[in-house]
Amino acid sequence: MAAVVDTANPIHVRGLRKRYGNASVVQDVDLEVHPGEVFALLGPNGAGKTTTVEILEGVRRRTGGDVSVLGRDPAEDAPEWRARLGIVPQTTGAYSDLTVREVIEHFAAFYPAPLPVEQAMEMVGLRKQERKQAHQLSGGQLRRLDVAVGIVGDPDLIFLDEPTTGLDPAARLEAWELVRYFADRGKTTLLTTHYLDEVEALAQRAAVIVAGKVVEVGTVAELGGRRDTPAVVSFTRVGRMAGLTLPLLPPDALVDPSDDEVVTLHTHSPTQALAAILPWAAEAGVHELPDLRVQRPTLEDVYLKLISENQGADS
Ligand SMILES: Nc1ncnc2c1ncn2[C@@H]1O[C@H](COP(=O)(O)OP(=O)(O)OP(=O)(O)O)[C@@H](O)[C@H]1O
Repeated sequence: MAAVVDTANPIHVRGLRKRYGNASVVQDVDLEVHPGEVFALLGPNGAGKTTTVEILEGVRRRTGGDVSVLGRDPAEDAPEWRARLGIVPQTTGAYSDLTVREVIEHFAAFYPAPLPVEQAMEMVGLRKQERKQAHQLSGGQLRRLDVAVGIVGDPDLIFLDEPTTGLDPAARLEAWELVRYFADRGKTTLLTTHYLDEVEALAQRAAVIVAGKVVEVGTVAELGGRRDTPAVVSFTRVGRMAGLTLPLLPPDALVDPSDDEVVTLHTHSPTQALAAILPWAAEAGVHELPDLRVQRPTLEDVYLKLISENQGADS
């Protein structure tokens, strides 16, 4: 396999393949992660996300394809290259009897220019627990310690594999702040997660992997044709609206004919549609449209659609 050096992008992957015995778990994956972006890797359990991430981190060997991470082939595993990576793996570390402070100090010593230990503890919200031994921490606190260990080297590229699993809602928000802290300082993050709100809040672009293949890649706002999907406007007809023909609607509006009581229409111009409907309803004496909703497809909607369309596509 030829090494490809892509100095423009921190992560550059072409035709990545990984087999375990007869099973192809990563098949011809191409990925491009741009400098300074938070890039999310999405996909169902067993899709091949962790395998891909571990190949990029240099902890797992690939079967084929070209990979460049911070301008190096991860398979070379050069120490100065590794020192620029921050890794928060999916499984929580085993830190024996060391205290929180000692664990972080221990890992900080591996890096040429680590963050101050106090800052790392502060960033993950473990300042109060600094004298506690790792085995005395709760599951969520242990996860925060993993994150501290991952970022204490002040990395240029951060791999976060399901970093907020097991965290309470407040701790999740703190973890998001930490991702933003590094993003604001021009660092690049590859985030693997099953939480789509996390993707929406943090990532600029995302790739969806199903059965070892990338089935979609794009900006979070446009993923799965999200931006091109019409909005759905719906409300309940009451009073004198019941017998009236609907007003003139935007030309692309499609009205669902199956329900007389609830009006449902699909359009790219929901504001224009409402601008026509509101005076029409007012004329019928209705000044507040009952059950009015304007819905656009959520990231979860398009994600689930992509998964169901592509499941079983691993021929
Ligand atoms: N060491 C291994 N030997 C054999 N098969 C493996 C090994 N590691 C992973 N696999 C298989 O490779 C496939 C991809 O696993 P991987 O952990 O990369 O998926 P994932 O997308 O990260 O899933 P999850 O969301 O559950 O973490 C799975 O079918 C898994 O069982």
